[in-house]
Formats: sequence, C-alpha cells, structure tokens
Amino acid sequence: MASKIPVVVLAATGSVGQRFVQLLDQHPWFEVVALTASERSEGKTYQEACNWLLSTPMPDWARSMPVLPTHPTGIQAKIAFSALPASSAKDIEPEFARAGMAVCSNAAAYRREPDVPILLPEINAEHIHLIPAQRKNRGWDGFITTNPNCSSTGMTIALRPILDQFGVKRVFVTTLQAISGAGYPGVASMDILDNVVPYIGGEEEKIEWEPRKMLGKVQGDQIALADFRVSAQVNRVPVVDGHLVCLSMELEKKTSPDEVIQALRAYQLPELCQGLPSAPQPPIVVMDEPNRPQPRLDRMRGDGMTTTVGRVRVDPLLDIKMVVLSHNTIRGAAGGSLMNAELLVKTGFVK
Ligand SMILES: NC(=O)C1=CN([C@@H]2O[C@H](COP(=O)(O)OP(=O)(O)OC[C@H]3O[C@@H](n4cnc5c(N)ncnc54)[C@H](OP(=O)(O)O)[C@@H]3O)[C@@H](O)[C@H]2O)C=CC1
Ligand SMILES: N[C@@H](CC(=O)OP(=O)(O)O)C(=O)O
Repeated sequence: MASKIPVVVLAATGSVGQRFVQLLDQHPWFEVVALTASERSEGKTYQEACNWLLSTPMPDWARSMPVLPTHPTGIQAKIAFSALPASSAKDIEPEFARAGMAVCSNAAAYRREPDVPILLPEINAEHIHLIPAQRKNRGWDGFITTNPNCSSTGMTIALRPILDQFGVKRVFVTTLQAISGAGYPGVASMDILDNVVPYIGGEEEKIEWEPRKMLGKVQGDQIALADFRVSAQVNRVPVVDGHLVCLSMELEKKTSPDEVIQALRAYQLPELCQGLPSAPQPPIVVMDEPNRPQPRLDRMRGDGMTTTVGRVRVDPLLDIKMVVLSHNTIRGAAGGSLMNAELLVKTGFVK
C-alpha cells in the first residue's frame, strides 16, 4: 500500500476506544488522523482526557492529539472506527456515513437493521454484499458495518463449522463476562469483587438473535436468518478481559466430540480474509487440556484475535457441549472492527 488510509476513532477515550488506539499504532494500512470523544473531553489532549488502562504505553503520536467533537466536519478520514455508546451512535454514525466514510462500529444501534451487516470476516465475509443496497436505501456516500456483541462473537465463530457440517437445532448458552465489557469505569468494585452478577441489561436478547443473522445467508438485499434457536443466561465475573461462553448444542446430525473437534480444527479462513493483517491464523484453536481455556492464560492467543475452544464433550441432555473463549475488547470489539475495515479495503469498498 503506497500511502496509509486516514482513519478517525470515535469515542477514543473509553475501554474500546483505547484498544483502537493501541491496535492502530503501527498498523500497516491505517493512520489515525483524528480522535473524538464526548463534550467532557473536547479541547483536551488525548493524554489529558484519557485514563489509559492498557499495559502497553499510550502511543506517542496519540498523546498530544486534540480530542475533537464527534462530528465529521473537518475530519479528513475514509474510515470511522466507532466506540460510541449505542444511544449516541444512533444519530452520530449516520452523520459520518453521510459524509462518505465507512463506519466500522462496535455499537449495537444498527445491528438489527436489515441492510447493515454484522461482520465476522472469518465466517461471513460475504455479508459485505449488503453495502450497495444500504447506500442506495439511505442515500449515503459512505455506509455502516457493525461488529457483534462481544459474547456473540466467539460462540458464533465456533458455531460456523459445526453448523456447516452437522446442522444446529438449539443452543443453550451461559456466559462468564469480563468487567472490561461494561466499559470504564463500568461495574463498581463493591459490586464485582468477591461476587458474580447474573444480569447484564439487553445482553441475552443480543446473544439469542445476532448469531442467527451472522450465520444466515445473503438473499438479495437481506440476510435470511439461520434456522436455530438460542437460549442465553449471562453473568458478569471478576475477570478483567476475556469472555468465556459455555455452550450446549442440539445438532441435526448425530456426531461425536472427536468429529466436532476435527471440524473446528479443520476450519480455515475464507479466501477473502487471506492477507488481512488482523486475521487470526488459524481462526479457531481447540485445546485438549481438561481445564482450558482460561481467560488469564488464553485470551491473548493470536494477539487476542483467535477463538479458543475447549472441553468438547457429550452433553447428556442435548448432543455436544463445549467452552469458548474470546477476548472481548480485541476480537469482540476493536480488533474485530479493524479486521472488518481491512476486509472493506481488500474488497474495494474503501479505496
Ligand atoms: N467493552 C467491550 O468489551 C465492548 C463494547 N462494545 C460497545 O462499544 C461501545 C463502547 O464501549 P466502551 O468503550 O466499553 O464504553 P466506555 O464507557 O468505556 O466509553 C465510552 C466512550 O464514549 C464516549 N462518549 C460517550 N458519550 C458520547 C457522546 N455523546 N459523543 C461522543 N462520545 C461519547 C466517551 O467519551 P468521554 O471519555 O469523553 O466521556 C468514551 O470515549 C459501546 O457501544 C459498547 O456497547 C462492543 C463490544 C465489546
Ligand atoms: N455488553 C457487553 C459489551 C457490549 O457493550 O456489548 P454490546 O455492544 O452488544 O452492547 C458486556 O457487557 O460485556
């Protein structure tokens, strides 16, 4: 790539925004030209506005950048990475799309719109074909693509080869979700230390629906939802990063744990994802140890982009059960958005 593509990070000061800044440091294709946040931070430098939470230092280029208002005026970027709260994203993301930018969003605001893809390039890169219809429907020069919810992410990637080879009828899901998923400062320490909170507002509904869209097929200008049902129970646990998801599945075709492990291990990145700088290779790793995956030990596999599966075994009520781990602010958020943007560049939607 001759010169790097200019990008802006919207809501750059929060839990996901900081991951964007970290992952965009030295990115081979993208260069950050602007950082934005709320009125609270406008006019400050990034260093002043941001309580940096990550273990690598804040990149030097970001420290003195001014935090701009979250509005496209004057921002010369081709891609807008959005870490906005869903309530603000609803009105703000279209302004950036209207201004001609490709919005790669983490927010839930547009995930349910029929003309907006929820992308996991490892498993549904072809859903980018909704973009031309979206531009036409809405009259935008740019467009919006989204990431899924961070608990939907790992489980849906792991379900892809299982659905393809054995068919899926029903999935029962229990999550153990890290506190960084609640943003910063997020859950009060008095609520989460020495505790588990069995409620995250809106989360179960997302996990019960988003995988069906992501595993659905493009039909004309829409996605036909995959035909299986999901029941989810969610929990916030005192882990910093990494969402663990326990799945029990009823399958169309009876099979054994060994065959499921083989299908997961054989799963390859589709051709469209080859060469994307953020694509994990392999996309899925299956561990044999009976006590893995664990968030602290396994979340950074593949620089936080690999989906790690373990404990694949017979389920005495349904058919097969297993555990899936995915890094919520990397694969489940900023890293996922980066891979989406790389796919858009590779496929010519961003030039
Ligand atoms: N954390 C995670 O694991 C995941 C999060 N997401 C989604 O990503 C988004 C960001 O989440 P997260 O980073 O955790 O949240 P945080 O609460 O940590 O950060 C919120 C960010 O939004 C900014 N902001 C708030 N209101 C406005 C506004 N009106 N205009 C512009 N900027 C605003 C804040 O700026 P300021 O500092 O100035 O207040 C801050 O940068 C959410 O939509 C969330 O649902 C998705 C997947 C995973
Ligand atoms: N709600 C998730 C993170 C998140 O913000 O997801 P979503 O973008 O779907 O609201 C969590 O608590 O871990």
